[in-house]
Amino acid sequence: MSTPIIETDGLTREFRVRDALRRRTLVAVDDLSLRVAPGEAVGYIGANGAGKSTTIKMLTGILVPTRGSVTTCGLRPVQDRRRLARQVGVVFGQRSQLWWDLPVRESFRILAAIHGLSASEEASRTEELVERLEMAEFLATPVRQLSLGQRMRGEVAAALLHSPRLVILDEPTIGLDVLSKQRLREFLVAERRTHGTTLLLTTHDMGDVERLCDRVLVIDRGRLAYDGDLPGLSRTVGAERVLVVDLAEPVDDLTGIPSTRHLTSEGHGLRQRLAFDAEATTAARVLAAVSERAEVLDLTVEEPDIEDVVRRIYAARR
Ligand SMILES: Nc1ncnc2c1ncn2[C@@H]1O[C@H](COP(=O)(O)OP(=O)(O)OP(=O)(O)O)[C@@H](O)[C@H]1O
Repeated sequence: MSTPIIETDGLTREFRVRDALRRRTLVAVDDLSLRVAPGEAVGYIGANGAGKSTTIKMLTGILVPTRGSVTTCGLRPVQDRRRLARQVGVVFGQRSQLWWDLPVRESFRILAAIHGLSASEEASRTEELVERLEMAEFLATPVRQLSLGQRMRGEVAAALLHSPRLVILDEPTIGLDVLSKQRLREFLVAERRTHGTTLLLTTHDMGDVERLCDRVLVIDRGRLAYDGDLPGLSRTVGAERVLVVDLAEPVDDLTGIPSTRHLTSEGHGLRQRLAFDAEATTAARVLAAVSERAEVLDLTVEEPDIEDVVRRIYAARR
């Protein structure tokens, strides 16, 4: 792997909390060791309270680790926070970095000045972002009057104005409608393609992970529970894919096909669903076996529900 853009070793953060009458130590991030290479797009997922935000805060120098080490863009986040800010863009879905009473365009000007962009850099980057995020129609609108979808586009543009190498997004699509989500995802894909930007995002929306990430980290009670790609995540819990076939004539339940499990039949067997283990067979083989018993008019393959997969990973660790 080339020099990592994020590298943690035994990274740990504890909090002293008070429960009823007792004080105790809560380990929010527990001995986290990971590396992210430049250009990767990583989904960081886990239940509420699993430790995602705490990790991000340590990566960006907002929180001091209790133990372990962290380097982001080759820098020590706490000590080098200012230098790091030039290379990282952070989007917290719930918090704004835009100036509430100013038009969006003014926020961009101020941020460009803070980052020391030249006039031409500012102009070309703003133009690129305004076009790609379709912000022209609300550039002159004060931030407080924007819709959530518009504001999120503004937030993302603000965080990316200085062309950071690493973009960290905390729940970037939370609360957005389907179209706004899609636009934002398309933008992030394009940004990564054109500028080689590294993405790290926390999300509860598996659509974000499916469309944006080539690697998934699952965190459970502060510990890394999975590190790999999305299909691999499904395989770890033996998640099955499902072949749905529409048949020309009603037939009996298609049982007994190797490595499959008959799930449902509708319309007297005109539509049947068969779960199959993707490790043991392929959709094509299952289809061939079905075709020997009935004429297939149409088919679809249902992928495993990722949220269900994550729940099963959690359950297996309890
Ligand atoms: N400042 C703090 N003081 C005490 N406990 C904290 C503090 N910040 C976080 N925690 C606790 O640390 C744990 C991890 O919290 P964190 O915010 O990192 O989770 P998360 O995965 O980001 O959750 P969510 O998906 O809800 O944002 C939780 O139990 C939380 O209550």
